[in-house]
Amino acid sequence: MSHLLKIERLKKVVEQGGRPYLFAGVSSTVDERETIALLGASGQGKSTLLRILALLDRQDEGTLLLHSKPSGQWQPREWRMKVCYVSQQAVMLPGSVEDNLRTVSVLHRTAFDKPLARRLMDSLGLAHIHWNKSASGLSGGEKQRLALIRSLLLRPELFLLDEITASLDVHSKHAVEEVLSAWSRNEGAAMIWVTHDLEQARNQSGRVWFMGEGTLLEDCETERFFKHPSSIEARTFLQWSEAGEQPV
Ligand SMILES: Nc1ncnc2c1ncn2[C@@H]1O[C@H](COP(=O)(O)OP(=O)(O)OP(=O)(O)O)[C@@H](O)[C@H]1O
Repeated sequence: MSHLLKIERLKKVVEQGGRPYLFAGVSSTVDERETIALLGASGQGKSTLLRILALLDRQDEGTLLLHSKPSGQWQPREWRMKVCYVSQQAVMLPGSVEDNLRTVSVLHRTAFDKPLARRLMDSLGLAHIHWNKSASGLSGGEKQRLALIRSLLLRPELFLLDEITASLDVHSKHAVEEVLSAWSRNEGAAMIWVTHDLEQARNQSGRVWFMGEGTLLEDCETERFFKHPSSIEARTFLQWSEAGEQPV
């Protein structure tokens, strides 16, 4: 079977904790509709890996294949229409809320799906916001949710979600989780969640990628990871995280 995304022996060279590289030998696959939680202690390179998958950063070794076609044979713009990186720091484009919502259709010359935009604004608790309001005047949490809606309107096949709920209140966080779960079920989109929220990882993913010791140490079903992590590093990570601390 051909995978949505195939990752082969990725290496990123950044000196880290006495190692001459940030990570190496990272290989895996992502299939349609798969939900993956990318976990690991701070500084293991989770965000860097996501950015490489979005072609926003470059690996030093290894290959990426989207629908069996190597990344070098894709126009980066076409790739990013299918593989969309959503960062914790939402960036608003100049103009109004509506200008931001319409960005995707303007860029890709597609019809603006206004009913869907309205539904998503509603589901994510933004129904009260006037569309002619300047986007720069929104609160941080509102910008975060608006940026997510912009990405959803693009209808990518794979979402790379980089701690997207870290700065949201509990209510908004749950709204985001519900919208994304439904989206994955209904649209078949795959998602990779980088999160330090283990409850979120457990609820949102079917599979865990655990990064430690400069590589992908574990790649297994979510329940198995939480019940029977196979590496000492993952066991330590879970113990520290349950105690509310971050292993370094
Ligand atoms: N292109 C680069 N040049 C220099 N340093 C880099 C580069 N890419 C990543 N790093 C460094 O690699 C380290 C890992 O960063 P990254 O943000 O990917 O880790 P992370 O696992 O996502 O951490 P956190 O959980 O704290 O967000 C950081 O120290 C970062 O500064």
